[in-house]
Amino acid sequence: MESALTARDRVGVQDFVLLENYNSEAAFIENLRRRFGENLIYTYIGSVLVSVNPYKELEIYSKQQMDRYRGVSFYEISPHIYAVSDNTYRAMRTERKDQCILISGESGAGKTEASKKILLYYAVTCPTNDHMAALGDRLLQSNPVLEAFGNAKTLRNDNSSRFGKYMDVQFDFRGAPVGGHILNYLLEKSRVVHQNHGERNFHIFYQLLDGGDDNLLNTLDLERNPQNYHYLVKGNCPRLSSVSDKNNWKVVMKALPIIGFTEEEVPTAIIRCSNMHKISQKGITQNRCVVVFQLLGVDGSALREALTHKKLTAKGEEMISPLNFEQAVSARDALAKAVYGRTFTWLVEKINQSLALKSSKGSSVIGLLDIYGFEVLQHNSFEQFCINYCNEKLQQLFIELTLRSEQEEYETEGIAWETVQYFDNKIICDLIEEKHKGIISILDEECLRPGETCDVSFLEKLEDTLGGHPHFVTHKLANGKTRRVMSREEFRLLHYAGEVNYNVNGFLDKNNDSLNRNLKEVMCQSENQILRHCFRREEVIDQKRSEMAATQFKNSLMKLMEILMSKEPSYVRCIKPNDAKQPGRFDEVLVRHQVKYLGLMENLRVRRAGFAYRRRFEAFLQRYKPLCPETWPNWHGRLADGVLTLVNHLGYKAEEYKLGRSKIFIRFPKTLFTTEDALEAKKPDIVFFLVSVFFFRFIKGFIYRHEEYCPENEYFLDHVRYSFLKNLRKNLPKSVLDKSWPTPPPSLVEASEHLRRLHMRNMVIKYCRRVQPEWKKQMMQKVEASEIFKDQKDSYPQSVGRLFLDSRLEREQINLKVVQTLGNDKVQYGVAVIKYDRRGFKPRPRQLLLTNTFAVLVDRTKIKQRIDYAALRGISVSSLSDGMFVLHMPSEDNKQKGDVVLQCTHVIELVTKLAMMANKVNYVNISPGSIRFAVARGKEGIIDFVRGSELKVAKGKRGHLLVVSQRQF
Ligand SMILES: Nc1ncnc2c1ncn2[C@@H]1O[C@H](COP(=O)(O)OP(=O)(O)OP(=O)(O)O)[C@@H](O)[C@H]1O
Repeated sequence: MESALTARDRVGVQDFVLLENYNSEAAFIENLRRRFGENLIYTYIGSVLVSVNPYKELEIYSKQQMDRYRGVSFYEISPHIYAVSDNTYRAMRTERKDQCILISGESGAGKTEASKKILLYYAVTCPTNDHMAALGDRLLQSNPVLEAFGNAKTLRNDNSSRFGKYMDVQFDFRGAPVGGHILNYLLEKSRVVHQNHGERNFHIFYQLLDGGDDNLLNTLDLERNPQNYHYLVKGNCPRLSSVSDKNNWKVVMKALPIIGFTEEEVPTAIIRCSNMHKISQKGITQNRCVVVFQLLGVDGSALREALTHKKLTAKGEEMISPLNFEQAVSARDALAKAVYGRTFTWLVEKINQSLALKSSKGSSVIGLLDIYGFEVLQHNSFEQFCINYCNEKLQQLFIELTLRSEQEEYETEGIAWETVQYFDNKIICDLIEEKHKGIISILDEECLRPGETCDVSFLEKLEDTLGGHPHFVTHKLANGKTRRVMSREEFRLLHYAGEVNYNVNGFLDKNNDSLNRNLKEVMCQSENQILRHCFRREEVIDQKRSEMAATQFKNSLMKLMEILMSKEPSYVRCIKPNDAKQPGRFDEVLVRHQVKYLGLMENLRVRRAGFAYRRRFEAFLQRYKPLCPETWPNWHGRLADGVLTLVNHLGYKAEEYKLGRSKIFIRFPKTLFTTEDALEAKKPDIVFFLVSVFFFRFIKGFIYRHEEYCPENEYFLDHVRYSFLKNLRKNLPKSVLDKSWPTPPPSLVEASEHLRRLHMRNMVIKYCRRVQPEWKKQMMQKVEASEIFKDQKDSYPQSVGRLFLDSRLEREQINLKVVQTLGNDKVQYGVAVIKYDRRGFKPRPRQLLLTNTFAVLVDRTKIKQRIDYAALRGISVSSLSDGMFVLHMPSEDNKQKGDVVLQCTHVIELVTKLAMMANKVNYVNISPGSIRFAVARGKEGIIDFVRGSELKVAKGKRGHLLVVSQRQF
């Protein structure tokens, strides 16, 4: 950040705390505008990140950018969403404390994009292994699925999230993401049956019609044209130029299996959507409703009955009364909303199962809250009331936590706390949520009260109970001026962020959010598993009324506040620069609105209540030491003394700063800017000084380069070391077989060798971890083969590159029939047994059967000889390239027919395996000229080995067996 202090006139300040006039909204907006004009969309208020939607792709999210922000202190580099991501991650790792990032802003301000960027940052930069890579994939893939089912085109945003989302990402002790969990809030279900002009239903409906293939649509009895389904065209806007439903359908279909949906669930999920079309199609009396019944898995006549009749219980007796047309339509809509809403919750549960962490031992968490910002529309209803209540709660949390962290910092630094004046919005939260007296309680009461109730009676109740509250006004209670701008059906709340009028029309219905009991009964008998999961029997049996929508929301917010309070928060405040979704346009009126509703001026005031700027002593001294002869070029005393000397020299007045235990606190930005300007003016001198010092020291160091490390060469050697390490970092070998290594300078030979070994060991460890058991066995055998045969037997080099595989033996053995695997470790090898008798030597096809503890020679299914490994005296082979080998049998055993002489094409492989099984690796004898072996009954035979042009086994001189071995090149 310091580097940009100098460019502040052009690009504004990177941190609003450095605004001289921090109470001025105009100065605040001018700073945002100036930065936006330079494509600098991020600015801090202390540790809060303010982000302005650029509505165009900026080149600031690449992998290189991620690397720039990794491990770098928050203030050293320009503000960025990656800086917040990284800072949060490092705080979680070093302080071992759970973190959360709260992203807020109005619709279209860029909250979802910001949360995606944070997730991507973690997926790319955190350590992973294969399992974790899969998890990272699932975290990212859950997005398009949730967006398809939970997002829609609105007037303000073509891809607007119509639900609030809190996502926990869990990390293991190494800092790798290992699990996730999503909580969803207040899905805008009413969109399923109604959309305002220019808006659409949830994306998934259009994606299905546009992207689903003909077969699928036929099976679901759907037509491709959305115009045929009146739920989809209420907003008169089924197609979007900015969005390809077809492509997005493909993306969703690809993502569903990744996040753990089985083949059967995918179509079922789709069917859920088509229900809506079907129910909507041409009312509820058509024959084609049969399809709906099939899709819902319910009995057709029961559903028809439930959609057109109402079941009432009066004085313990059940009565059925028919519904009129409007009531039936409203029952149909309620069913559509309930099916969609509950299936959405099921979908989130399903995603959670796929992201679930197997064991939470040692895990830390970063939570991401992507939730609707303060909403003020032309007509504000129940939804805006809930959303704005949520923002009041978040503001309360923000003030509490920001003040707490400020106070903690002052305490740690030993600086007296100065009381901060701020607006405490508890009074508004109480107005909404207080038991019995709050708006939500009154609304619930009005919904449950016997007798005639309606939205207007609710408004009257509010007036009776809350009249006179400083933050509550209605038409009746207002003074003349306010009365003129309020309708009789509205109440006004004076929120922390401004005034909002809410129209009470629909409040009771929306809070009731009820489905006729007989519809619930039909649904919980559905044959469809997912719907049975969504509509529980207990709901019908249990006479107790479930909580009303606003109370449910209030309770879920309470839980959310608890979750957030237990974590260390960071904030991202998103701003929308214009309503036309256009790049480069900065509409000041619109931005001012949001600055107000986001409470940014209040943020700034709290942050600036004490000191505008604080820095650790070493950072401050390092930057400004050239400005004081006593601290330049180096200060050798205590850091605090150095800073004091420096600020005294600069003439800071006592009220301008305070020294804490490790930081200097500067009260006014002006003080800092004057210091910064002085540094700027001094730069030419500093550069000249540094260049001459550098040059002098470099030359001197070069002359002394062969000496021990000493003051004369320390700079030069450090430079050489740094250059070598930098070069090494770029050229490190990437695989265990890569033996390259940059040549070190003479002073680093030893260190370089240590590093090389360490690096190799690391690569080997990683390599070994990845090795599959089969491959490991293979390598162990190869290592043994090398121990026994390397430089001892001519044919060894040829065997090195060949795998020791039974199947290969089978294929390549020419004159011998092989191989039958008899279980895990029993293998038959075909061998030629060289029989020694009076008429000479004759090869005969036999088989050698290896088991765990013994080998047997089998000749035409008869066991000819059993060779116990324990008793085996040793194995002999020649040093040439023939395939002959001798198994030496115990001499004292009279039953034995002498040693066994065998020949095999793959002698190295066979002898290695045999020696390993028999645990006789050290008993393999390699003879250069001849091998003696015992023949039955005390006689001895000799095999002579010679090199020749053709492989031959023949009778030699003096009754010896002569083996002519081919030369190997
Ligand atoms: N950092 C960014 N870079 C480029 N474009 C962006 C960025 N942030 C947002 N946008 C654009 O703005 C659009 C709206 O952003 P986004 O969907 O994140 O808003 P939101 O605040 O989540 O809105 P809602 O509350 O309606 O869901 C995006 O679809 C994208 O086109």
